[in-house]
Formats: sequence, C-alpha cells, structure tokens
Amino acid sequence: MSIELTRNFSIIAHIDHGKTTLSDRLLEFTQTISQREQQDQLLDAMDLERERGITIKSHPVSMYYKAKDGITYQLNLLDTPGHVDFSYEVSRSLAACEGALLIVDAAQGVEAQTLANLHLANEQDLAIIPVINKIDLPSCDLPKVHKQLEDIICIPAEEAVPASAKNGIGIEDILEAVVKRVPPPVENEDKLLRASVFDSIYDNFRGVVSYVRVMSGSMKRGQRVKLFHTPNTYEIKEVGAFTPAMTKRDQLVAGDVGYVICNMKSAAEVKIGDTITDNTHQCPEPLPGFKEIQPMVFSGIYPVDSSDFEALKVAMGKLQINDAAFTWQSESSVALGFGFRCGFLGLLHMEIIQERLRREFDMDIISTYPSVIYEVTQTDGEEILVDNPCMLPEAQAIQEIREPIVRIYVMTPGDYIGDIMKLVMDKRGELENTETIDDVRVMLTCTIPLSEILVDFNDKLKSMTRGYGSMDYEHAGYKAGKLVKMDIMIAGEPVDAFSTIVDRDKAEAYGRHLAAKLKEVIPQQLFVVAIQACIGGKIIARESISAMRKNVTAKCYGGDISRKRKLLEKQKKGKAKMKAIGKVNIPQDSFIKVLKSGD
Ligand SMILES: Nc1nc2c(ncn2[C@@H]2O[C@H](COP(=O)(O)OP(=O)(O)OP(=O)(O)O)[C@@H](O)[C@H]2O)c(=O)[nH]1
Repeated sequence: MSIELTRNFSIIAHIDHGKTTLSDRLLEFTQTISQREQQDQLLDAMDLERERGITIKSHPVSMYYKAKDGITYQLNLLDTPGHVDFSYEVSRSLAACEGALLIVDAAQGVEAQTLANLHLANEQDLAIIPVINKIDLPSCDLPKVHKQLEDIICIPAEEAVPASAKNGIGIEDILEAVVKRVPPPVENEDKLLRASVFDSIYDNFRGVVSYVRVMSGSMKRGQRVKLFHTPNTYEIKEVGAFTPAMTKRDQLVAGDVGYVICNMKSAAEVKIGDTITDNTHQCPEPLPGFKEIQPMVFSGIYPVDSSDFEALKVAMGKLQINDAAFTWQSESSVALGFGFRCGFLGLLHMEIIQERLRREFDMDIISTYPSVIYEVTQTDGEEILVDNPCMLPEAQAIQEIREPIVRIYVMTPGDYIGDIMKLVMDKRGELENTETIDDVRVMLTCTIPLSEILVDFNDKLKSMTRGYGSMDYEHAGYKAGKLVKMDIMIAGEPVDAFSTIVDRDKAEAYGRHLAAKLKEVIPQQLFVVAIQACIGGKIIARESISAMRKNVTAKCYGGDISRKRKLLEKQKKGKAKMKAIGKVNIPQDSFIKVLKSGD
C-alpha cells in the first residue's frame, strides 16, 4: 500500500472511557475481524488484562477501510497501555503514529489521565481527533463535555465526533476523520532503514518479536540489521503485519507498522524505543526519544516454603525473558531466608509479576514492603543508589539522601479539596497549582515523594471522594529529604525484613504502629520479648510480649506415652515453620501477616 494511503493512529483515553470497546468496533466495521471471531474484547489479550478490565500491553492492528471517497486506506491502530507504569511505552507508541483519537466519556467528561495522555500526544505533535463516547447513556452531557474540550484541551467543540462504541454509533465518522485529519507518514529523503521499536513480546516458539514502525527504508527476511543500544547484529528471520493475527509479509516499507523476528533469545536484547537500521547501510543516528527503562519500585520476593527457592529462581528467569523491564537478583534475609530483590516499573507492574508467579508458576510467595530507589551522597563524596533499606550505609557515613518525587494531577469535585489537601500534606506533598475544570470540578497539581503514594494513596483518594476523584502522575526528579533508616529489633536482634527508610518526622508514629502490629502476631515465648523500633541505635518505640510457660505435655495424664510422643512430634513440626530470630521463634506467617497488612 502506498505511503499516502497509510494512516497510523493511536487511541488515548482515561481508564474505562471505552478504548477497547471502540477498537473492537473499528475492527468489526472494517471487517478485520468478524463478530464470530470476536472474543469478548479482542485487543485485551492477556488473561490478567481481561480480568482486571484494563489494557496492560499494546497490540497493534492493521485494517483496510474503503472511505467515502472510494479509496481504500490502510489504517494501523496502535493500542496503548492505559497505566502510568507504562507511560514510556505509551510515548513510544505515540511516536510511531501521526494521529490519535482522544476518547472522552460523555457522562464523566475529561479526567486526569485524559490530560496526561494528551500531554504525551502533543509532545509528538500528533493530530488529535476528540471522540465523545457513550452518548447512549442517559447521563450523557454533551454541552458540558464540549465546553471542557474547549476550555481545558483547547480543541474546538465542532471537531469532536460523538459516538457510542457500545451501540456502534459514529464508527464510520471516526474512520472518516482518521482518513481526513491524520496526515500520511512522510519518509526521510535518504531512504535509509530506520524502524522504531515501540514494543516487544516473547514468544516461546519464535523468541523475541519486536513491534516496529518503519520510518524510512524497508526491511525483509535475510537482511542483516543492528540496533543502537544493544551491541549485536542480527539477521531478520521474518517480517509481517498484524491483521490482527501476526501475518507474514515479504517486506515492511516506510510508513508500515508490523513485527520483526530476528534471532534474539531474550527480551533484554531489544530495548523499547531503540532504532533498527541496516547493518551495511546504517542511518547516521537513532530516532529521537530513546530512554533506558529504569525500575522505580523495588521489593523482595521470597518463597514461603524455602525449598521452593530453586523453582522460584527458574520462574523469575522465565518472566524476565519476556519482560525486560522486570529486574531481579538473589538476596537473603535473616527473617525470610533466601529470595530475590526485584525491580518494577511501578506498583501495577509489581502486582502483575507477583500474580504471574502465583498463577503461571504456581509459586507461593511473600513480598516485602515496596521501596523506591534512593540516591545517597556519602560523606566520602561517593554517590550510591539504594533500593533496599538494609543496604543504606550507617547514618554517620551519609551526607544526603534524595528520594524520587512525582508530580500528581488530581481531578476532584470541589467539595473534597480540603480533605485531599490534608491527605497530600500528610504525605509530605506540596500544592503547585489549582485549576477550575468546570462548575463542579477542580484539578490540583502537587509534587509528592513517590514512596508516599506507593501503597494506599489512590485508594484513600477514591474513598474520600466517593469514587469521583481521579489521579495520574509523572516522574519529577529527585529531592533531598530528612530520611532515616528505621530498624526493628526483636529480642535485641535486628529483623531485616522490616527495615524501612522513612521521613524522620514520621518515624516515631510508624515505629509504634509496626511494633504494635508485631506484638499482635508474635506468639508468647518462655521469656519476655522486647520489640523495638530504632533509628541508628536510638529506640523510638517499644512493645513487649509477656512470658508464658508452656508445657505441651502437661495436659496428658499419666502414662500414655504414644500420645505424649505424638504431641511432641507435632510441636517439632510446628517449629519447622518458625524462623529463629536470636532466641525467639517466630512463625513464618507472622511476617506474612505484618507485611501483608499494608502499612
Ligand atoms: N453505555 C456505554 N458503555 C460503554 C460504551 N463504550 C464502552 N462502554 C463500557 O465501558 C466500560 C469500559 O470499556 P472499555 O472498552 O473496557 O474501556 P477501556 O478504556 O478500554 O479501559 P482500559 O482498557 O482499562 O483502559 C465497559 O463496561 C464497556 O462496556 C458506550 O459507548 N456506551
């Protein structure tokens, strides 16, 4: 298909505004898939995605559409993941397009994520086509959404296409708008191969499959290619298009979106955002926008049963082969035994990996409290990165600790501003800006430490706004903080699994909370057990568990020796599941209870 008849576009939307449903309607209308073929929602392929009803990975698809002008166009739709953990992938997918449909729910209006996504699309200079979806809803309020489009997004209301993905209304209008308003791709004059990798998957049979947009030149089987950010050269084994299934093609040319399979063995060999070029006729420089993906959230993952360590290691390796953003290395903990320190893009990514370990590999795991990565300047001038609180140097050796900061956008009905501001302040955040969105809602822009929004911020926001508040965030660099390491000692022994890096002013409250929690779950011992929270040797909170004299055989009267033996056996077995911290035996599930209790 000639480049003038190709249109590459993406769909951006706030969660649940109907992106997947609309994509399916576009595929149906262009007869790319028949209704019979259509599973519930075709583009959300992973089981996990379907269950949670969110899109995690992007799945491109090519459609052919005979427009009202009688010409058939090739429309390549790049679906984008709808979660901030994957915003780099979203930005790379958008960079592979010339236009984007911006979906706004006709009843809900513009949301925080709509704006964050629009921001990414504008950075790529895309033609934006607003689609007001769900006009079938009785609560649909077109004048309100039109006003928001004009006031907030600065797009004339008449440019918006009204639609109902559910009832198939406005689908042809959307396709016509794509053909007319999204410009065709433009090829670089030197015609050297430049293909941008916007995603990759790992297929057990074929190895790494890279999703590419060819910006200039062409690529076909047998050609030797290289990437800019990994050292090897590769021979192309297969190229093809998504129809939506992967379909082999003779070649991919400028403007095309498709896939490339080379002889790559692990997902780490191709980095998202990298440029593929011909090995002999190399383009002088890579396409702009490449970033090395850095894990932002870290947590220890341990087998509940220590004999599962090797199996867990194998599972981790397999997961990493198809998810290059997931990192891991072995570590050991006094409390939890042998396990792994893992890095994730964000909390959702962390949950996905944990779920996959449980489901696909049937692993029974426990994970430690998530931590962010800290930049530490030592007094000797050395700079180090710390992703595990246990690795933080002694306080005397530290000159400064900097923590990652994010900028959050919170959209909320005006009534809740007071509560939200209190939450933001509690979490050490600062208000940057307040903007009125419409007669009921405002948008707050704040900066806040990433560690403070990791666990329960979104849940709290949702509950204090009765579900009406929405938020999104972007990374905003590092900032020095009054941070200290807090350790927990049980009977005088430090228990590494509970070490955390906390704000100095919050340390006491948190220490008291953790000590009280531990008191609840650690069983009485034969002696008094002290639970202490301390900072650099100074105790800031303390609880103690009183002693208990326990004789399991006491209840057995007289000489029934077999019964006595049975009880002792049982007690021995019980001990096997205990972790000895110094003299104290703590059941493994105590750790699980405290670590799972959320805070
Ligand atoms: N009434 C009505 N409901 C719709 C329409 N389009 C989508 N929905 C419903 O809205 C919900 C969310 O739709 P999805 O298509 O899954 O939303 P999404 O934007 O893909 O969500 P993510 O994948 O999480 O980003 C589903 O329950 C759909 O059935 C519409 O035009 N009208």
